[in-house]
Amino acid sequence: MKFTKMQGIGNDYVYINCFEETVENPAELSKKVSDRHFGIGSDGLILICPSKTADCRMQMYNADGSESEMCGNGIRCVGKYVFDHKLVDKTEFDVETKAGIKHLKITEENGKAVKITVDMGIPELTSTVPEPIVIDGKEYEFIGISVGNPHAIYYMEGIDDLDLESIGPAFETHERFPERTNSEYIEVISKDYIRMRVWERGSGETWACGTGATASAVASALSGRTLNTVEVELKGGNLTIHWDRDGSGHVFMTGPAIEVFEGEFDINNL
Ligand SMILES: N[C@@H](CCC[C@H](N)C(=O)O)C(=O)O
Repeated sequence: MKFTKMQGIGNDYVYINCFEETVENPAELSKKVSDRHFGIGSDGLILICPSKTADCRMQMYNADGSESEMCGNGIRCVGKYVFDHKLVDKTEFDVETKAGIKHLKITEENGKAVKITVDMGIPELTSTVPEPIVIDGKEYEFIGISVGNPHAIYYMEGIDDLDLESIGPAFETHERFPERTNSEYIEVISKDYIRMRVWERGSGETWACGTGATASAVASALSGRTLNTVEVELKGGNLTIHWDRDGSGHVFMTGPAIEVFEGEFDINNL
């Protein structure tokens, strides 16, 4: 089976062009290709498929095989893939996801997409602002935001010192979140700049999370910590998030997408 490895600020996935390939069991395949020792190595698997209602459709699976509604870094890479590989012939188009249809705008250089802006839609507040929670016997406060997939945002100093491998699973699987959750740990630097680490549902710590950055920007503006446009610094790079709060209510995420390499694997040998 042919695949393409792509990354959006270090959040890396294996992409399969399902205009040409057929994947029988994507959940199982995601676990296999994601393995960084026995597979290709990635944070999960994304299928790029034909759509009846948009220009293409994406299906995204975490490294543990669970399916998510949306992936911010993934959808920018899907945008780059369909543009660069000429599956679309325009710089603005729609991608169908489990969280609805998202509109993408490509900034191109020499026929290749270098930057992509995604209309992430209208965010939904899923907690009080803030909501107290006790995790592993320690008191925290979070703001819950859904951008199609669930996020819990925590503000604190010293995010670089967090031992996410140890504490992340308890945040992800707390009974308050029956569907599990993605968790973002935020340091506010200024009114227009925040730093973030993320523990992703189904994949653990990743170098970046586009939906997480979007949800964190919304939570930060909502709680008066920042303005409606912020730069979010993640482990693998920066994203710009603009919330058109007083207009359409939609949030826009802008950032890069990179094709790393293409290859082929024998599905029976994974
Ligand atoms: N890395 C992604 C989010 C992937 C899905 C997430 N782990 C979930 O289960 O909701 C992003 O860039 O948004």
